[in-house]
Order: sequence, then structure tokens, then C-alpha cells
Amino acid sequence: MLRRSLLRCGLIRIHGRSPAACGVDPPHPHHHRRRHASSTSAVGCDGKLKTMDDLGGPNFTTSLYWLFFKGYFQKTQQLQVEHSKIYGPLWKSKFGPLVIVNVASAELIEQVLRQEGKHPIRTDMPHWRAYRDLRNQAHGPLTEMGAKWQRIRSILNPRMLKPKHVSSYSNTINEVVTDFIGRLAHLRKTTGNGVLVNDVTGELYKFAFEGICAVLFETRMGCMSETVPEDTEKFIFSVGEMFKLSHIVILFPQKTWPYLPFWKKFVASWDHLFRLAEELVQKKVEEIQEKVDLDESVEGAYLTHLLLSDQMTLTQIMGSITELLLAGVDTTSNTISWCLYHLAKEPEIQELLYQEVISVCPGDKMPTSEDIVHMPYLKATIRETLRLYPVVPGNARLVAENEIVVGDHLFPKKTLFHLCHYAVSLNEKNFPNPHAFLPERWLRGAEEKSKRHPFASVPFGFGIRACLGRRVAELEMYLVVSRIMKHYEVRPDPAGTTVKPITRTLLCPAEQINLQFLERRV
Ligand code: HEM
Repeated sequence: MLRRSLLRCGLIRIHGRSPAACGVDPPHPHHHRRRHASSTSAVGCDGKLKTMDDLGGPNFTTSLYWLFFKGYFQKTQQLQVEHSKIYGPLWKSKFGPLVIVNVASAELIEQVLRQEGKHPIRTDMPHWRAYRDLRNQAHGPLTEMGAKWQRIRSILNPRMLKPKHVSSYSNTINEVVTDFIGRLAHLRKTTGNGVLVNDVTGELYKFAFEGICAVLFETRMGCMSETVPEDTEKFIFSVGEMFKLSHIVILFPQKTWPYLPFWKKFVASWDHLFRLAEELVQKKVEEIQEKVDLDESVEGAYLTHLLLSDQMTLTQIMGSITELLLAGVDTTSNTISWCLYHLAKEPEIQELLYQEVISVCPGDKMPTSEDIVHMPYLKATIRETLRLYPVVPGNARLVAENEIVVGDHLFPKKTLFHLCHYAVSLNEKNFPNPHAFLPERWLRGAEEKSKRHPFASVPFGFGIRACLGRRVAELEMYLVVSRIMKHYEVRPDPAGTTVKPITRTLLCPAEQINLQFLERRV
């Protein structure tokens, strides 16, 4: 039950594909013999396939012992590493009737991902869906499934992923970055003896929230000002509350939810999220209507496009926009926090970044997405951050419709896979000296890069259900990190605190990150 809840709160997918379509013949009833091995398979032509029963791994008691006695409950990313050392790249964890197959090698992860069906489905997320059913709200890209999910993605994808559209968000994001740099200056002066900024992750959370709202709603929320507007505070609080309660609600059987006190709070948090989204969408509708009435041309970015394109109802737009917002704040802000935390310890890397940024954008010139193309070291730095701290450290998939071959094992329908991205991207076979922060790994021509398995680090996922916000997130990260490097030399907290990662669905800093920002003398 507990593990099921952890997985449900994570990123579970259900996908199906006919055996022929995924290059796997139907198994022989007695001898599971594979005829068309996939390109990455370790099984020879005559190799007999093993079954789930042949797979090793901890039983329920052992798993509980690791989680609660050995203290890995909040370090499940590290549990991937420890268990893969004991059991190898493929093992099963049993939680009562629930069996999870852990996959911890780049080759095997590729095999699972390449057998993805036409409509991969994330976990049924019954608690999130139950709220939407209760309030007649629409599902968005995170919670929708099947053909309906595909339709949503086909509408949302172009303006989120196509480079020409994404680059048009540079100015909007740069405005938010300008305000963030101003906020850093203010915090240093008022609370940090002229240099220190406390809780950089919290500040970056507001930055990421403001940035994604500016892109999605084309509206500034005021998170960068000294006093954050009450409605915005409440929105941020409701997101946190909803995520926190999600973990609790899912522990109980669905039929008991209406009687649970925290179910009411959970519903109230969602109500607030949808209410604010509704207000913002409504405001935009009125703005557009006014312009239309005055015969003025209507220009705008994401939301305006969705409203004008008429492909979704207002309710559907709200459902999708709310979910984009939920997926797009903690992920980006945690990654930028980790990046700055590491850079603070690496003055030489900062110097290289600084030189790169000022050579492409001298003086007051703000970087655009076209400028970023000429900043390979910046891109490599963000990429290395995502390797060392994959915000989604483990991604799960439930193969619902057909049997699946992974390595030399044949798994039955409805097998739940847990893809151990953290263990793989920190394995020295894939990345020598894996704990070192080495952006060079990602530079074109790096010898190591050319030999590396393409699935050794896939921080945004892979395939048709991969991250919808990847391009926007990258742009936000490039713009904010490059401009911080231009203005400041970042140094560690003088208190010398070491911050370790923990898993709260996402990979988060276990403690507050405080950093010094020393003004660059130009
Ligand atoms: C550093 C930032 C980010 C990282 C590392 C990240 C990573 C991921 C990962 C690993 C997935 C699951 C992919 C899979 O299952 O294969 C995902 C899904 C998703 N992400 Fe992101 N993400 C980030 C930022 C964003 C942003 C800014 C947005 C919104 C604008 C966003 C929206 C989504 C959505 C909607 C999904 C679900 C897609 C679907 O199920 O169709 N993400 N993300």
C-alpha cells in the first residue's frame, strides 16, 4: 500500500503495444523463446526467457526494513543505488500483492521505453482524478489518458516545444529574470549583510512560478515584489498543500476519502488552484473581447492562442493550464538551486561561464534563445546539473496491455516497472567520476560523450509522453543562470552547510540552500 502510494505520487505510466509492434513475438506457451530480439537485448537467439519468478529482490519485510529501519524512506534515490549493487540491474520489490520491477541500466531502460504504446498512460492518479470528477473539471496532460491525452498533447505541444514559439518567450522570461536579479540585490542588502541570500530555493520557487505564469497566462503575478500578493501566496500555499495531502490521501482506500478530514483540505486546495486559474483565464477572455469589440488586432502568446484557436473548451483550457503550472514550478526551481549550489563551489567554472556570457552578450545586452546557441558551456552546465540531480529520480510505468521482454526476462501484462534514472546517471560505468560536477562531459567532441549510452541520463523522459515543458524550462534555466553569472560571483554559505538531496516525489534539497552573491567588478 505504502509503496503503491509512493509510485502513484510519482510518475507512473501505463502503456500498451502489440507484441509484433514492439519487435517481440508472442511467447511460446512452454518455452518462452524470443525470436526477434530488440537491438539492445542481451539475449541470444536461442536464449530462453526467464520469468518474473526467477527475478531476485527484497520481499515486503526487507523493503520495509530498508525504508524505515535503515532510513531510506526519504532517500529512495539512494536505495536504487544500494539495491542495484546487491541485485544487479533488474530486480523485483514485493509489497504484499504489489510487485515492482526495478530497472537500473541504460540498456534495459531503453528496452522498456522503446516498447511504449501509442497512448502511454501515467498512473491513474485516482485522487487527482476524483477531484476533477467531483467538481466537473477537465483533465490535463498529467491526468488524462488514451486518445483524449493524445489530443491534449497535440494541442499543447506546438507552443510549448517548437523552437520558434519557445524563443518568442525570451523577452517575457527576461523581464522576470530582471526582477529576480533585483530581488537578489534587495535580499542581500536587507537580510544578508550585503552578500548572503537565505533560502535560495524558496526564492527560485517564486521566480519559476512567476516565469511560468508569465508564459502561460501572459500575466505578472507579483512574486518578485517585496510583499507577494495574497492571492499568489495562497496559490503557492495551495500547490504545496495539495502535493503534501496527495501523499496522505492515497494511503487510504478511495471509498473512505469522503470521510477523511484531509480529503476536505485536499479538495479545498484544488478548489483554490482552479479558482485562480479560472480568474486568470476569464480576465484574458475579457481582454480579448474588448479588443475584438474595438476592432483591434489580438496578439498574445500561450493562453491567447489556446483561447483563439477554439480547439478546447474553457474548462479544458483551465484543466490543462493548471496542470502545466503544477508540473513546471518545483522541477525548474530545484534544478536551478542545485546548479547554483554546485557552481558556488566551482569558481573556475563560473569564470568560464562569465567569459562565455559576456563574449556573446557584452554590456547590457540580454541573452535571447538565439544567443544561447552560442553558449555551449552554459548548456553543458545545466545538462550536468540534470545528470547529477535528475529532478525525477525514478519514473514508473505499468505495462497494462501486453507482455514485455526486458533483458532475458519475459514479464506478464500489468507489470509495474520502476526506471531507476538516478542510479543509472550516477553509475561510473556511464559517467566516470560520477559524483564530480563536470560540464565538460556534455561538450561536443568529448570522448566520453561519444561512447555513452543515450539512455544513461534522460532527465526529461523519452518518447511521446516526455516532458511537455522541457524547452520552456531550459530557456528559463539558461536565461537566469547566464544573467546571474554576469552580475555575481556565487559563493557557498559561510556556515559551510552541506546540502544533500532527498526524494519527495522530486529530488529536492534536504536543507535550505543559502548562498553568497558577490557583485562582479566589471
Ligand atoms: C528542469 C525542469 C523539468 C524537468 C527536469 C522535467 C522533467 C519531467 C519528466 C522526467 C517528466 C516525465 C516524462 C516521462 O514520463 O517520460 C515530465 C513530465 C511533464 N512535464 Fe516536465 N520537467 C521540467 C519542467 C517542466 C515545465 C516547466 C513544465 C510546464 C511548462 C513541465 C510540464 C510537464 C508535463 C505537463 C508533464 C506530463 C506530460 C504528459 O504526461 O504528457 N515540466 N517532466
